[in-house]
Formats: sequence, C-alpha cells, structure tokens
Amino acid sequence: MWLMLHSGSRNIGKELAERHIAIARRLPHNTDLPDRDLAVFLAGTPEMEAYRRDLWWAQEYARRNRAVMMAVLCDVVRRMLPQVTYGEPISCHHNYVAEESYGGVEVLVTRKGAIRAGAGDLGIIPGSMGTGSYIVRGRGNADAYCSASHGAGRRMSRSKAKKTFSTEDLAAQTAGVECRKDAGVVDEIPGRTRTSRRSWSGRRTLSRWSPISSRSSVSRVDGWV
Ligand SMILES: Nc1nc2c(ncn2[C@@H]2O[C@H](COP(=O)(O)O)[C@@H](O)[C@H]2O)c(=O)[nH]1
Ligand SMILES: [Mn+2]
Repeated sequence: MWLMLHSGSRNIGKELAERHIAIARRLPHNTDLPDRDLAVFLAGTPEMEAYRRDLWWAQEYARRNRAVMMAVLCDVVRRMLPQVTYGEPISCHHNYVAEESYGGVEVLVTRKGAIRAGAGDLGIIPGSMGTGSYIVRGRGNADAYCSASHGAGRRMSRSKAKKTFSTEDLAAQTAGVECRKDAGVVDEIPGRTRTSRRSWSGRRTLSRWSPISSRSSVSRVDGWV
C-alpha cells in the first residue's frame, strides 16, 4: 500500500517569487527587454543572493510541511493497522529549482511541472482523482536535464473545467474512490486530466515504471489525502 500526498509551499513561494520578479524588472540591465518576463538576476549580485535565500527557504518550508503531514497520515493508518511498517518515503518536488551540473556547467534547473529523474531516483507521477498513479525510477537522461513530467497533464484550465463539468460528473468519474465530490473540487475532476496510456509513452526514455508499483496497486490511495 502506498500513501501519497500532494502539497507545496501553500502560496508563500509564489508571493516571494513575485516580489523578486518585481525587483528584477527594476534593475538597469532589464529595462530595455522586449518582454518584461525576461528580467533576470545576474550571478553573484546581492539581488540574486537574496532571491536564492528565499527560494531555498520556501522549498524547505514545503518539504517540512509534507514531512509533517505524512507523519500525521502514517499515525492515522497505524491506529487502524497497528502492525503496519513503513519503508523509506519518496519526497518528489514538482515545482522547484535545483543547482545541478551538465557538461561541466553549473545551472539552476527550474522544474515547473516536472520532477527530477536522475539515474535511480524514485519519483511519483500522479494520475488524477479517478485513476492510478505511477512510482517511477529515473534514467538520468542528461538531454532532458534528468527530468520527467510531474503528472498526467491537463486537458483544460480550471475555469473551463468548472464550466464543462458538474458535481454529478465528478461523482460519476470518481465512483469507487473515497474523495470529496462537492463543487469546490470540480476543477480537479479526472476528465480535466489526460488519462490515456499514449500520454505517458514519451516518458519512458526519461524514467521507467518501477516494478514496486503498478497502476492498480496505487489507485486505492488516489484522491486528496
Ligand atoms: N492521484 C492524484 N493525482 C492528482 C490529483 N490532482 C492532480 N493530480 C495529478 O498531479 C499532477 C500535478 O498536479 P498540479 O495541480 O500540481 O498540477 C496533475 O498533472 C495530475 O496528473 C489527485 O487528486 N490525485
Ligand atoms: Mn502540484
């Protein structure tokens, strides 16, 4: 049995990023850019160091939150199954920055909607509230910066999903899954997410499906935990 939870910095990472982006846009070397979103910090400057400090802080905050939530969840399961034992947890960021080296060059890799798939790394590619998820093992493909996608992929925006689907659709698409079925989570409906195996096929060069899990063995933990 796998216990899976999904949580990030709960907005503080976004708040910090927006503050630093605003600072970057005011720097002299960014004033004549064709697009304001191209504003950057220069390595070694105080602005870059302040950004990095806040970035690492927010990522660590999210990681510790997940560790606390997972410990609470493990305790709940232990109360129901006193004989349970747990293996090593898999901590798998999917919106984060890492300092890595490729071809002898130190780079900051932004995995936005991506996970690390370094050789042998265990990762999680969740499906949706109605389908199974995959535990994967990275292949260390440097051409892809040792990365793989972080989920099944979205077919439509949250706002379109709210217009397209009803709570009845949500109940039908999550039949047999213990999860919320109210209007507040219609934008998470499985129909908003790709589910065909075809959408997963390109990922095989980046990671392989680990024998430690299969679609069916994880489907029971699907949904919000
Ligand atoms: N097993 C579940 N997978 C889910 C659920 N909600 C989303 N997802 C998958 O995770 C990725 C990442 O989600 P995001 O909101 O951070 O983009 C997404 O692409 C889906 O494949 C869920 O409730 N259960
Ligand atoms: Mn996420």
